[in-house]
Amino acid sequence: MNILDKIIANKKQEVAEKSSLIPVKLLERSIFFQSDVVSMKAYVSDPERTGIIAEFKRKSPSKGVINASAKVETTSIGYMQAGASALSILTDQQFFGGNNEDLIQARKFNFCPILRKDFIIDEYQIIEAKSIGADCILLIAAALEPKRLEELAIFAKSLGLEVLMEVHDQEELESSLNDSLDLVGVNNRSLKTFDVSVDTSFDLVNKIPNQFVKISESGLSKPETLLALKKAGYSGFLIGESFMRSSRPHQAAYNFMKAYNKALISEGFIQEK
Ligand SMILES: O=P(O)(O)OC[C@@H](O)[C@@H](O)c1c[nH]c2ccccc12
Repeated sequence: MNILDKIIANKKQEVAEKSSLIPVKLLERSIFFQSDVVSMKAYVSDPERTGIIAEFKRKSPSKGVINASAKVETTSIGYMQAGASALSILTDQQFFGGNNEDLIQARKFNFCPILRKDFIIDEYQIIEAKSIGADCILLIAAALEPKRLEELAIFAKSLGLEVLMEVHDQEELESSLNDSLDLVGVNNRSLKTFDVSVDTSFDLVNKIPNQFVKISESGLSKPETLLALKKAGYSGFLIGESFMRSSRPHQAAYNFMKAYNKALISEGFIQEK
């Protein structure tokens, strides 16, 4: 079993337990069920913004503990003040050390699009995402049959949520694209082997139809790389570890975005204010 298989096996069990404990009717009573979704698609593709989706991630199967002490309130507020376009909050507990409460906290303190970063395999988790205040869900092509992925995307859209589909190779991309997606992300990291190469993003960019907002994910640590990816056609950049590794992730994000903005100005993408 590769790590993705293990995560999915655990997720199936988790969903079965949770859904018998907390019924959908209860989730639907959450105040967040009534609130409007903040569009990730709009924020990330806005040329006046950085396109950076800053992630809150305590640990991961590939890196172990990244940051055990960062607080979601300070980090998420700091990320947005630093100039992030959106937030990504890991809610998987077992493998990534996150939880739903993190997302609820981030929602309380920020008006911005929030991605629920988890391994979604069931409608229940999508209702749960809405109930904790998420705006966008992740669907991972490597973890779902194309038909099932489309069903889940349609269901998410019926709740007003946006959908980011993540792929790692051309085959996943071609077999899983469907009209209910809003954003397509290329994960530079294989969830099966943990190998990371930003070439994955460069190789796939032109194969993603332009109707989708294009995101490059993982292993991004240099403003120059973002600039090159932007020139290649990406609007969004998902960054976790290079911020979270710091004892003050929001400060790391601030320094990074300052350097990135400088690069954008010198390349004529944006005007100096
Ligand atoms: O920490 P990084 O290398 O900057 O990566 C962030 C994000 O892309 C990564 O956490 C991620 C991408 N796809 C995922 C799917 C599940 C869990 C995590 C992820």
